[in-house]
Amino acid sequence: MNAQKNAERAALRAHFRRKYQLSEDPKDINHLRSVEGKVSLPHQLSKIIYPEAKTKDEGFQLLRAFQGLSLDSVPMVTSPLHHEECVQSNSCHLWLQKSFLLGSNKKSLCLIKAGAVEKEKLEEAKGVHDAGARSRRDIPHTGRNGWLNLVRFWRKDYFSQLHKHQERTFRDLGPIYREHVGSHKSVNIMMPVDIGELFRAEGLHPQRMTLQPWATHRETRKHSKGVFLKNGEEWRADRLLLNKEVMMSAAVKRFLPLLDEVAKDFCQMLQARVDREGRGKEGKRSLTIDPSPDLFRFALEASCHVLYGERIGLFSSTPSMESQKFIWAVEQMLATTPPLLYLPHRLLLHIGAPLWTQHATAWDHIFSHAEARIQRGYQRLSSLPRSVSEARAAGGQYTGVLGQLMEKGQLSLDLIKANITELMAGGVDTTAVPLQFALFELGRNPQVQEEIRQQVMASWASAAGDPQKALQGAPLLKGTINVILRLYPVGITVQRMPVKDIVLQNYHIPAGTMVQACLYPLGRSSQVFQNPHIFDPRRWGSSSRDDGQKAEGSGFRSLAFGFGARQCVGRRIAENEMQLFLMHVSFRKFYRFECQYQ
Ligand code: HEM
Repeated sequence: MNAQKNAERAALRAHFRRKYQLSEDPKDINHLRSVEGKVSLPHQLSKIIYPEAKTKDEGFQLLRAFQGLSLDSVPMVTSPLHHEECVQSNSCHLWLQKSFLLGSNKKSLCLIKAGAVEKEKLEEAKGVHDAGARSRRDIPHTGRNGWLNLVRFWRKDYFSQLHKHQERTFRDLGPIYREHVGSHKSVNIMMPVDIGELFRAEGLHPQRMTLQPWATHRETRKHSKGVFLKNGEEWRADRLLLNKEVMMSAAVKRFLPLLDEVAKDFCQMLQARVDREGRGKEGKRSLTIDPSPDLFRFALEASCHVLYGERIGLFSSTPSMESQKFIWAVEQMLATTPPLLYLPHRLLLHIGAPLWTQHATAWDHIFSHAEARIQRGYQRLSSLPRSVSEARAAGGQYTGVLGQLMEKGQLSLDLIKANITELMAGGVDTTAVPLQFALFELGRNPQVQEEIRQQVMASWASAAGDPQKALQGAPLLKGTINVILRLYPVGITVQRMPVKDIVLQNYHIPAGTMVQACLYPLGRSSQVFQNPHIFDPRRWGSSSRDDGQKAEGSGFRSLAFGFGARQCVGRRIAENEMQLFLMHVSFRKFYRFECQYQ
């Protein structure tokens, strides 16, 4: 019994270690080994790991949470299947759990060595799993001929309205459809329960659609790739190191004060501008502005402060031309990406087509800007006497993500450059645009705006200047960001290639199929959310965390940052940056937003 209890706890710890990408603990592995990898979890515990295991008959799929956990010196994978008897197969063990097939609620964990399951056993068990599923070919589609579809996309300008096109298509064809545009094929889904299924089949090295034009740019210019473009073990190695610098709570503690400083300064800059240019009496001035350029400058200033540990002075009256060019280049690079995804971009490169040239030139700007900053950071850090840099590290003085990566020396300089450049490129419009939507929604929902302001002011007063405490005491800020990203997702799809066959909406999806979870139709679906179009951050508050959720698969509705091990690596930077912005600019001071256009 003791061994079983220890194994239960070890199983839970191992699950969370894997989830948060921490290294395995040999003690837990020993506990699991002592019960030969078989753990029966009480229902309450199993629900923690797999919240969607609702009924006994659906079967508890703890196994899926354990991909990649090694119980031996040999790499192991876990079987997604439930078995009952022990079957000898290539000197490994497979437990078949008849009770599952008979509908018992006993749950079992079964770990097997990688590659050890005989194919036919998998096929046999898959038959149980997939019984009655229809073929992928039967999925409703938008036209079989990819090139004709491409022409239709051009003519109807779907590239700039992809989210609307997806929403319409789901309305017409139902919750799953196939699309073939140019050389690009995908199965598109939008229901949380299906996205959950996809997530559970993403494997240890989740793979999404490779943005080929970006990859080609790196290859032609002989630049290394960062996590965004890498796959497999190479991706995972970089990603684990980056997680420590930008995702872990210790890292958040380090960079939060930097974001706070930038948000405060932005607030002061705006204040000065209202005083200078605003209309009305002293103390009650009002100013009408297009916030977009200011928000882009805020986002770049904040990113650079976190990445390089230094300010780049974008709030001064004469911001550098180089930084303005960088913002322009990111916009240009993003605007030219969608059409290039569907066109034979290598051919366009070959003939020097303007679309490709614009795309590549935009990337070149991004690279040269990042390169200059990295060089400066490198020189600054390497010119410090060793004693000073050690004292800084020991005293917790933060030198930005670049400094941290350099000091640790686990990534080569080349890979540091590649990853920092990606973080730079990914960190500007992704936060600037949702902030603009947030101001827009707050402007046209004055009551909500007032309620948030009251909460922020109360929280600020009791936080004694600690930005982290102030954010914790004002959950409506987080709610605002969540609702904004649900209604206006930055990336409109999250894609994965499942590593094993799955069944979605009763269609059989073979491993390796490109499946896209479409976030815009998901976030606005009345099947998933009650009153989805209403901007109400209170629904994310502590009293009701459900945001009007209706559909099954509740964990897979809030997906603006993706999911699992491959979710957005800049997530913690983005969330904190946006919340601090709203806290300082909109609420701590006395700004009230009104919307000039509806
Ligand atoms: C509101 C802001 C943001 C949103 C909504 C967002 C969204 C996303 C999404 C959906 C993905 C794909 C995740 C997946 O496949 O599961 C992603 C990946 C990524 N994002 Fe973000 N992002 C944001 C901000 C940022 C920021 C500020 C940075 C950099 C500081 C950043 C850097 C990256 C990188 C490098 C990846 C690739 C990660 C990997 O493949 O391992 N993002 N982001």
